[in-house]
Amino acid sequence: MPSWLTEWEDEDPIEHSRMKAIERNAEALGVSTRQMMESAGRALAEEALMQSPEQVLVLCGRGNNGGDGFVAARYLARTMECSCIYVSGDRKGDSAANLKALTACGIPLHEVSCREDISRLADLFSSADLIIDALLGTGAGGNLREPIASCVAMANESPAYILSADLPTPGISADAILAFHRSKGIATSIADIGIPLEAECFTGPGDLLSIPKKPENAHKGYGGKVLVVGGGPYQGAPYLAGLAALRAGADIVFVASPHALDCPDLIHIPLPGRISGEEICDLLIKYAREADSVVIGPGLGAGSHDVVLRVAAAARRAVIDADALRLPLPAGGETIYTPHAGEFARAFGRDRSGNNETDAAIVRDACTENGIILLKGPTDIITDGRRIRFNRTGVPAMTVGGTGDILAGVAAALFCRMPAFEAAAIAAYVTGRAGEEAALAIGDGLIASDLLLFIAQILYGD
Ligand SMILES: NC(=O)C1=CN([C@@H]2O[C@H](COP(=O)(O)OP(=O)(O)OC[C@H]3O[C@@H](n4cnc5c(N)ncnc54)[C@H](O)[C@@H]3O)[C@@H](O)[C@H]2O)[C@@H](O)CC1
Ligand SMILES: [K+]
Repeated sequence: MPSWLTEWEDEDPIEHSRMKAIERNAEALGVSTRQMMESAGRALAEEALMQSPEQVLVLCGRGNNGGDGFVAARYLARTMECSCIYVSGDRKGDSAANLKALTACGIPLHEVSCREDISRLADLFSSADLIIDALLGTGAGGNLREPIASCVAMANESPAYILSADLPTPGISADAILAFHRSKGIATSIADIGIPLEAECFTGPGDLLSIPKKPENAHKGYGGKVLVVGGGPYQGAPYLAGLAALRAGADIVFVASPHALDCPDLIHIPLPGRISGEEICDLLIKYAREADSVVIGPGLGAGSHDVVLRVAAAARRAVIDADALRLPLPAGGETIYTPHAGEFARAFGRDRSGNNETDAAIVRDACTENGIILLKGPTDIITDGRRIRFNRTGVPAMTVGGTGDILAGVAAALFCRMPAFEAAAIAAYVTGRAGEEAALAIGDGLIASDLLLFIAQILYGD
């Protein structure tokens, strides 16, 4: 396996939400949940066999953790006395399929729906010498409901060795915990369930799962207020960034630019021909303080850097793009820098080598304390100085002018509601995917504004 993939893995233990994202990314790479479940269940059976049990009881919940338990029971039943207690109710496809497969294997299966059902099965708990806890995994939440609460109590009273699948069901006294893929906080061992490292090193559709959903009672402004400062030599650039921010979920977008373009969705703050001078600076600082995030740079041209520095410093969250990427490096409270190779060399004094492994180290080392770098290229590199994510979405047709402005706008909108690293990684993924979809629909003649509708669809279409 290439070293640049292993070196940049997230740290253990892994958050449950990140694990779900990785599983979704693995699915998109062609490794189905069914395959992962089979590997997890088999690993669980092998771990159980290491205790040389004679009588195994497998406890299965309604989620995928229960599915892992059904698979383990299928393997164990071949060589020993094995029974299974499972919580009644609807189950997802893969878990349901594994329950069906187990039914056909003819091992004793006990469906339970209440505390009394569990009490009637007390003998199974007292006679087992090994219990597999596949009741709840990463989907556990809130107080334990019946019959799971009674299952946990009975398991704890039993003399059996308790092996928990992935992580212990809350309240259970596990003797061993076999985590799948990565530790979820506590694990005595970890099983490889075939998730490719690419599922975590590269962005994927799973990364979108962490975007906060708009609540039913969302008030105006929930999506965030974005200020874009730019224009001048390239008049359309800040408007593309502004429209992209709206399509990516921002509620209100101001564009401070010398040129008024006909764009009814955006609020234009008129500026005189050059973005310089005390008065302009004071005006922009006032808007920057009120915004949830500020994009500075699209279409700006050189010669405004004194204003850029002061406006960025007034922003809680800043996205520094294009002509704002020069020394001294502007910084907001938190900052996302979005350079391409040339801008990266200008603003960070380092050249991109063209090799992902080397570049990852170069970009990571260039990170400032509160800064995220999103280095754009055939493979984008996103880093906070510790974590690294690669993005390989996108098509050659995206070399057309304006796609970088769109990326900056998407990042700014997500940044209103998400941490910088995640916002930058998702922005790179979504903009590339939008380019892929636009190229499918239009071909090589696509223009940057063609990406806008696809951005909304990819982010919020389902
Ligand atoms: N691609 C995947 O998603 C994979 C998941 N795997 C396994 O699936 C697990 C996650 O699966 P799920 O997301 O289905 O979640 P779980 O299997 O942890 O459980 C979710 C179910 O438990 C119920 N539940 C949650 N909290 C409860 C409580 N306090 N009292 C009673 N019932 C409660 C929910 O209503 C839901 O039906 C992982 O821990 C891992 O073991 C593995 O099979 C590998 C692949
Ligand atoms: K478990």
